Amino acid sequence: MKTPGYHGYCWIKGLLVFPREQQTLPNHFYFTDFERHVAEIATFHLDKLLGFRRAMPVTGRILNITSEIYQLAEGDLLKTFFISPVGNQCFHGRCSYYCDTGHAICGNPDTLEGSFAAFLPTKELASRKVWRHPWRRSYHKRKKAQWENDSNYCSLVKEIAPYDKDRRLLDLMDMAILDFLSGNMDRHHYETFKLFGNDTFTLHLDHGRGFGRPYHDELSILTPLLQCCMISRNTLATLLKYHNGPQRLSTAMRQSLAKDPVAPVLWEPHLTALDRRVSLILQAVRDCLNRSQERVEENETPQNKNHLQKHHVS
Ligand SMILES: Nc1ncnc2c1ncn2[C@@H]1O[C@H](COP(=O)(O)OP(=O)(O)OP(=O)(O)O)[C@@H](O)[C@H]1O
Ligand SMILES: [Mn+2]
Repeated sequence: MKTPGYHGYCWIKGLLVFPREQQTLPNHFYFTDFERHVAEIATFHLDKLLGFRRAMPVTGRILNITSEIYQLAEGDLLKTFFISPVGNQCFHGRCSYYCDTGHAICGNPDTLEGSFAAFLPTKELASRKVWRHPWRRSYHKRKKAQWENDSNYCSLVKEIAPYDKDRRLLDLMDMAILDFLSGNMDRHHYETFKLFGNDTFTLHLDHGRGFGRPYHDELSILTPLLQCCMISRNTLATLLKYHNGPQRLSTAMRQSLAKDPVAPVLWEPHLTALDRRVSLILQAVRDCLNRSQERVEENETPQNKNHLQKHHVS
């Protein structure tokens, strides 16, 4: 579902179409999954709690379709408005999936919950560069991407600019962690500001497809970390903090989301999933350390043996 682009001073991304308990439909692919406005809100909070602060602030609120969209809409968008048989105000916008009368967004009779992101600075002020994500999925129902068949894929990525130096690859590890925690499989591109050269951080945009399957942990989202065995020191410290307590990530999220106007933003099983997924990420880091330790031990000679220190992730 796509929503009308710019409106007033915020970016409308996602309107309530489904209840909080709606899960990704089993026969849907990641690229046909519906967008959930609560996922945009929750991922902003998650990004903040993980210390990244690379997502635009997003809030939920009740929207009036008549006064806040219809009366301001123009052209193609305006033509998609209609009144449903029971008298509700509906529209469907223009997009490639689900933008038809059968998938319209309807108010009750014309109010609806939505998510609203703060505007990014305009392109004139701060232009952005769009990058293809190296671990992009195939977006095809039968094809696989190269990274899915090649366990050595990370060593290829590491050779290519901008992943060959500085923090960019580490930023992608952070993005994989954010996406794994939220269950977002839809990370096809990412953006950076052009202003600061290759050192700029990666923006975390487009999270409408997260928080779809609370009872399933999609480990393939963690592939960048699993294949590169890299994680930033800060991110690891943050994950350990939530793992060891006293405050778990689910508690921090519950507290943070309680401040949103449409709280409770997430269905409780999604919060439980966060703690379980933190443990899974730490387990992946532990496996990486054990593997590198084994490699060191295979190569070690009696002389350098005493200098080796075993790393521990508690
Ligand atoms: N808060 C924002 N302010 C201004 N522009 C934004 C904002 N968030 C996203 N955009 C821009 O709008 C584009 C579309 O947004 P987004 O990716 O969230 O929507 P989408 O419908 O899921 O798009 P796609 O089909 O590319 O996945 C983004 O590429 C981004 O450049
Ligand atoms: Mn998208």
